Amino acid sequence: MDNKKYDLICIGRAAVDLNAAEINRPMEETNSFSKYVGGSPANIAIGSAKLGQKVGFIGKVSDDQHGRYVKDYMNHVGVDVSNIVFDNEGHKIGLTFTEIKSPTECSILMYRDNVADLFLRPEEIHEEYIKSSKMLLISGTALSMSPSREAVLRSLEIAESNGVKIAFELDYRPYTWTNELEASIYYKLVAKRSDIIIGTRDEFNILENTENGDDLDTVNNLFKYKPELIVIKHGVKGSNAFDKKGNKYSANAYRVKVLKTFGAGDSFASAFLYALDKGVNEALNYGSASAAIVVSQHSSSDAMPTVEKIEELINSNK
Ligand SMILES: Nc1ncnc2c1ncn2[C@@H]1O[C@H](COP(=O)(O)OP(=O)(O)OP(=O)(O)O)[C@@H](O)[C@H]1O
Ligand SMILES: O=C(O)C[C@@H](O)[C@H](O)C(=O)CO
Repeated sequence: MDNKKYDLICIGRAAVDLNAAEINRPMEETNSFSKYVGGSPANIAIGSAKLGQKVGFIGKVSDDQHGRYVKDYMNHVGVDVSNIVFDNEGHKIGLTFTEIKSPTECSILMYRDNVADLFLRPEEIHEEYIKSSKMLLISGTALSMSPSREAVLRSLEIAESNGVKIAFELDYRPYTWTNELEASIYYKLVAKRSDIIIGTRDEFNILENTENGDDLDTVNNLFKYKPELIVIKHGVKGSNAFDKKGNKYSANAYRVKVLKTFGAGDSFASAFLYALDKGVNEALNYGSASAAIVVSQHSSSDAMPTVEKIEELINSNK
């Protein structure tokens, strides 16, 4: 296990974020936007690379200036991009415009019709690549449409049969799904076969196809299957983790000067997975600190912190 080439390989979308450069203003009145790499699993891969993890990415980007920008940036920060393929059918990369109306009122506006990432094909998944990682991180959005759905299911099967741990980041983006029931069906299918599941309370409600789920009921249902560890995030209220042995772990969010609210979940996931070797409490704490750093900055990817920055925040709050 220890001599694997990669600590983590993420599969799903790599896209472009256009974050309002004029903050505290509605998008209707915003004229300038700053470009960053985006897409939840790409952000997680970038965050992991910044933490010194050996990380790779499987995905499909447009064969144009945006696709090359994304691949070059990820390569530059140390993500292995050998399994990022260019779309040869003319599909464009996803764009996410973000609105920063106030530190508490932020929203995202996605342009994701026929996006390249959802055209990743099963035959573009390579067994040798997945085998070379300790863990595969699956983004839920990649299950929303075929052929990406089948590509992810194939990667799941390869990971399972080669003893690669599976982390499932629910990453629910309503825009990409036909309806909530369909999302629930595929979420359950992958969740039952994953080792670790990470999501917000709302995302677990989608998985369970319910409006008002309860954390304990959720984890007890899922622990009947493969999962060993489940993280349920509650925004500024903090996060809870549950293990199969019946332990519950909790962490509060760090108080920081918030610039915007998005990007928290992706930075949380990178740092949580990075610190898991130190124990679940430490992992929640690293995740929370990393998220706090990212919400205090402008981007979701470029703002991913180093281990030193995370530990500085943790130590200054002791
Ligand atoms: N405003 C905030 N200030 C400090 N920490 C925060 C804030 N919002 C979220 N966090 C931290 O980030 C973690 C994950 O946040 P959240 O539950 O909002 O995830 P998410 O919805 O996946 O994030 P995103 O908005 O990126 O999609 C929280 O458990 C918390 O520790
Ligand atoms: O996940 C996306 O596709 C958009 C993100 O890159 C964006 O920065 C965000 O919403 C992060 O939570």
